[in-house]
Amino acid sequence: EITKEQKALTKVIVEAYNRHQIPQDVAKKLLQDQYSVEENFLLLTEMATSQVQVIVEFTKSIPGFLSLDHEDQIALLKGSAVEAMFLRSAQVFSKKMPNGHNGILEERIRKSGISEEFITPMFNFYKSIIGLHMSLEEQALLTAITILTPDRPYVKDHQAVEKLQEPMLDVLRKVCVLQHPQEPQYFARLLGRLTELRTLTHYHAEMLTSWRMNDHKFTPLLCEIWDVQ
Ligand SMILES: CC(C)c1onc(-c2c(Cl)cccc2Cl)c1COc1ccc(-c2ccc3c(C(=O)O)c[nH]c3c2)cc1
Repeated sequence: EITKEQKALTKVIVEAYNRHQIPQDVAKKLLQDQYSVEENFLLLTEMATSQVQVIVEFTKSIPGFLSLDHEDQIALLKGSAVEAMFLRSAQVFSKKMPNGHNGILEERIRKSGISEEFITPMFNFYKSIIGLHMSLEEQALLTAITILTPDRPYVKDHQAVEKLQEPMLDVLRKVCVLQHPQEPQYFARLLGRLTELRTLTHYHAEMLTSWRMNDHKFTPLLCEIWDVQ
């Protein structure tokens, strides 16, 4: 049974998840009609930069996050940004893009200078996430849980992060039982996606290296969060 506190926590997380979105004028840029590799890379860089800002604002709304050690706050954001962006961009694939422009984001990602060896696992992940048909509560809670992962590199006070992550895991488990009563393993499957996300973070580091080898430039915010340049 979901307690009053757990209902309140879910409400705070879902409202923060809904409030912080990529501005429509940035998202609409996906629809413009240049499709060169260069153009796609620039567009995706702009989307990622905007998405990082959204993730930072969402994270600051997670109850207790701002009371963590400041260096740990940075370590959590740096360690989880790519995973949070995979989760968020996956939702874009699952919902219809405006005026039937489906698959635009996919097309630009496939043609942005990412080698096939990374494209395959990336889109396998997207397919597996879309296939879960996650509710908004599950998406928001799973994103918060990913950000509050205690064993990110350079996190000093693991316990303080665990204390924030555990209540999220408890309420996510109950939400999954309520919203997918016919799938008792649904919660376990969601957590399994977090394991797959870890491998994508590893691939992503190699994607960054290969982009840099071809002299691709990132924005200052991305350089800071991904320790490049
Ligand atoms: C620096 C660039 C080239 C990069 O490096 N790695 C990745 C990258 C890739 Cl290629 C895949 C996964 C994760 C990352 Cl970081 C990227 C591009 O990252 C993103 C991040 C996020 C969106 C994204 C989010 C939301 C929405 C949205 C809505 O909410 O309505 C509407 N349009 C959206 C677009 C797109 C691209």
